[in-house]
Amino acid sequence: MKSLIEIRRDLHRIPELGFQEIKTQSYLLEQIHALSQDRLTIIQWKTGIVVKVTGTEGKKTIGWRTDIDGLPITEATDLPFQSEHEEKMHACGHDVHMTVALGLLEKLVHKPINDHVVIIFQPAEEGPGGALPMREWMKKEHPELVPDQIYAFHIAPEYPVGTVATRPGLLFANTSELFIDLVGKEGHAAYPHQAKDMSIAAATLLLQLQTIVSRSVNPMAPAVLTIGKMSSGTVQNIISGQARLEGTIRTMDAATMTSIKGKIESFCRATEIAFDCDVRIDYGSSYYQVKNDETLAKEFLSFAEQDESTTAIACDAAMTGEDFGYFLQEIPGVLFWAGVDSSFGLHHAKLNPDEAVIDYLVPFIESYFRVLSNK
Ligand SMILES: CC(=O)N[C@@H](CCC[C@H](N)C(=O)O)C(=O)O
Repeated sequence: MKSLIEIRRDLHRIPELGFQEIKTQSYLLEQIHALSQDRLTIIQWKTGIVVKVTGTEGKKTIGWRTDIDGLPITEATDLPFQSEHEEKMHACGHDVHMTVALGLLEKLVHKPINDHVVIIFQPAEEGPGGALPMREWMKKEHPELVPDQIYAFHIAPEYPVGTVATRPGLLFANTSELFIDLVGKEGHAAYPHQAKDMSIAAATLLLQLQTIVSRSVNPMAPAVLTIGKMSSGTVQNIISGQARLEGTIRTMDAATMTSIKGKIESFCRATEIAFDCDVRIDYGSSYYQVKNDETLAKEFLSFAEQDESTTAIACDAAMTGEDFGYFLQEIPGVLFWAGVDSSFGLHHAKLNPDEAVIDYLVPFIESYFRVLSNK
């Protein structure tokens, strides 16, 4: 296998969107096949991979999951190993996540632990969501691969390398994507009365949507409604006949999500009446909340507190989404943040995680897995 830094940079060059991770999958397989195969079982699922390392005793199976997809962002880091794929970037750290998973695998192949370990390379975390179908496939086709406990990490730009942060219970939000298409009637810019202007309808609807969290949701129930993209029209002197709003809804409980969706639907119906147009809503994919197992998260934090090279933080929950929540829905486990000290945040075109996190985290997780497998 190549060095972990080389691997991270190679992966960084080839970001691919959800369920299109063809090059990523073959690169990962190449690295996995370069290791001694004695204890390995390797199974592919769509663009993902599951690798089992047979333990020396195998009383239980511990899972480690990494996501493998990139985002539709044009990279602006100017790094020598910048993305070679136009309008695609590993801007959420999945290149680092995959490298840490390979590093852990390498360690376990060299020196297996008592328990079996299953490493899951999961596609499509950013959308449309690979965790739920992958979990269901494992249950149906390979129940022997379903772990008894499962762990994963996410890079955290705001913390220095050597910091891990998590909390028992709810860590990340329930999410739902939101796509709204408005269809009116295109027309000449000089004849507004003969057209149905969807730029004005979409702009009005956008502002109305922004009142939902502030005016309709109980202030004690955290919620976010973000419209990240708005598009409309063709040229400056044609009235737009079509517009589209694209966004995401985040809540800490399912009831608030349902009530926000109800309010969005009311505003869309009102837009149809007011602007004499059709408004279609598509909720895209939705992710179940990330809820850490109370006991395992406390044990993880207490291990981290005792580790000399680690600063452990019991952090607050965040409005981030993660389809790892679907694994945690059925398998007890923990998702934690690991600091990468970047002045640019997740999903930013200049995100530049400190690669030192790789050499810190691989032995940290390896020692934690050794502790878990001695229990
Ligand atoms: C860790 C992270 O940034 N996750 C993404 C998950 C995307 C969920 C889905 N595509 C949506 O936008 O609702 C996030 O944006 O939190």
